[in-house]
Amino acid sequence: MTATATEKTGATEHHDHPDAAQGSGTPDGTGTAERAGAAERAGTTEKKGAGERTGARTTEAAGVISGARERIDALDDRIIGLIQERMAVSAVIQEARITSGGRRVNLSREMEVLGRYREALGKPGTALAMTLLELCRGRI
Ligand SMILES: O=C(O)C(=O)C[C@]1(C(=O)O)C=C[C@@H](O)C=C1
Repeated sequence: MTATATEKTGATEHHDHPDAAQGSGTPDGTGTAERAGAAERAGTTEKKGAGERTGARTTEAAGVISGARERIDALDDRIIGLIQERMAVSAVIQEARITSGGRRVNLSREMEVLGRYREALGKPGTALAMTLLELCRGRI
């Protein structure tokens, strides 16, 4: 027998209710989360279907989402690596300044950094830069 899109993804294309479309309802009335919880408690595992993992309602959409998520994971790995590199470079600057008798923090430079992120990314860019500065300050 050929598997249907629904069987392959766990998605149900002809239901409007999101939970039904993601395979959480079964004929015996047991929801996916409920069964997963029971499996967890029993120490057994229950694999989620592609539809449930991605929120997709079709096999095609599930494939697009899975592929794009792999790219996002790869990008996040690179971003995390760059942040760690930034922290190390920032530590070099702070160490040089403190060793020379100066202060760890340089507020005018922080304003420049905030401005660059705001210019590129708008208001959330400022919040992102503040988090980066928090990560980078005081790590020597
Ligand atoms: O550029 C500096 O002077 C730094 O010390 C680096 C840095 C940063 O991580 O961008 C960190 C702390 C300072 O308060 C300002 C900026």
